[in-house]
Amino acid sequence: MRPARDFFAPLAVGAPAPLREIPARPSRAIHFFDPGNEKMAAKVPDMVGPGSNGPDVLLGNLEDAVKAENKEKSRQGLVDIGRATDFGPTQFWTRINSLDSPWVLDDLTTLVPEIGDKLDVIMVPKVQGAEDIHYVDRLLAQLEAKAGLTKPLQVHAILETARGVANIEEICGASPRMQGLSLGPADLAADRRMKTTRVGGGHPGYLVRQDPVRDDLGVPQYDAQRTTYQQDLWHYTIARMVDACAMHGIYPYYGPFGDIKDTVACEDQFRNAFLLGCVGAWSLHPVQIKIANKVFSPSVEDVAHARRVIAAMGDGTGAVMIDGKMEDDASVKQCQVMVALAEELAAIDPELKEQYDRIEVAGV
Ligand SMILES: CC(=O)SCCNC(=O)CCNC(=O)[C@H](O)C(C)(C)COP(=O)(O)OP(=O)(O)OC[C@H]1O[C@@H](n2cnc3c(N)ncnc32)[C@H](O)[C@@H]1OP(=O)(O)O
Ligand SMILES: CC(=O)C(=O)O
Ligand SMILES: [Mg+2]
Repeated sequence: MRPARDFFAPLAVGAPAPLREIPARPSRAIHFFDPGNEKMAAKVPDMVGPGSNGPDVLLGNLEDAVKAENKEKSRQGLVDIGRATDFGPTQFWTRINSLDSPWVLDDLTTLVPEIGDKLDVIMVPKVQGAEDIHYVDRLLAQLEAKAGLTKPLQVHAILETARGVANIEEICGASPRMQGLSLGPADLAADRRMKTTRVGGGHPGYLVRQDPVRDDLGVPQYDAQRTTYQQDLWHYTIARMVDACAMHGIYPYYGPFGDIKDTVACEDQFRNAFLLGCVGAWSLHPVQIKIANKVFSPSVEDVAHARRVIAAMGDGTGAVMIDGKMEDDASVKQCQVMVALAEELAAIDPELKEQYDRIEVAGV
């Protein structure tokens, strides 16, 4: 067992000191692209920079969705993009191949020396337990030391096996590099033997049905029309992710929503995740970037309300009535969460800043 005092010690001589706290950087959309796909790669330079049109995170994907015969091309494409691009405020992440694959070692031993100074976060798929994070942690430290990096790479785990879900707390606490978790609904569904073939999102068969109406004699009318309510297949897993991440000071994300054309349901699914505590979601196609940017930014109305409550609550203790509702020490903390996020986003998104600033001017 690693004693507490060693938790923040570098795992290789000359490796950068681990972060004491994971910075809260905006990451509403983690945009996936295949660096070996020329058409996608060509779009990357235009997606970089401040503003609400691009993603907060650009992620060069090397794992699933990249054909086996293209793994090396994609890895080299990522190196080329990393070297050639000034990412400004946009974060640059990669998803490496899974730890049981023949490609992952080359992924890490290539990427860290070549573009380790540009990468912010390494996403590790199919993480099963703390042992997977420990392996990556030590290897990264060795590679960082060898490459002379001064900033530690962060690690993000995808939750996509039943074992990973069962070990969620130990995964989050396995290393000071742990930045966050994403839901991996496709692999997780397969691993759990769930009977859905969708990549994320709801399912019309997963529902509850209104009780049958009864006739005058109290006999249930099973065949009469009854309303059904579709439920969220992923609620349990997302809720577990949010608690585990909050407990460890790291960040939970909704993963992919595979029905690219159904932008309405995508927005709903992302919003559920936002309301439950997630900070962002993946975008698989450019059309989903805008959805994530919208959903994971607090609304102007919510920010206006939160600022009013904070102003009315003074030192943050006691109880006040605002618009017929009770506000107190606890609700002011909810409002502080909202305002802190708005400020973080305003710092990198001029369009949002303008909208949030307008509230002050109007004195709302
Ligand atoms: C379960 C998981 O692991 S999810 C994560 C792994 N999956 C992925 O990363 C998938 C990433 N996305 C994709 O591969 C693609 O978006 C697909 C296959 C879903 C759809 O691609 P297409 O059929 O080309 O979509 P479409 O025709 O609408 O694309 C329009 C344009 O956007 C480009 N584009 C599509 N997706 C992306 C993307 N993720 N990033 C940048 N550009 C993209 C296309 O190349 C195309 O460019 P063009 O106008 O120059 O021809
Ligand atoms: C996100 C991912 O990798 C999955 O759903 O399997
Ligand atoms: Mg997967």
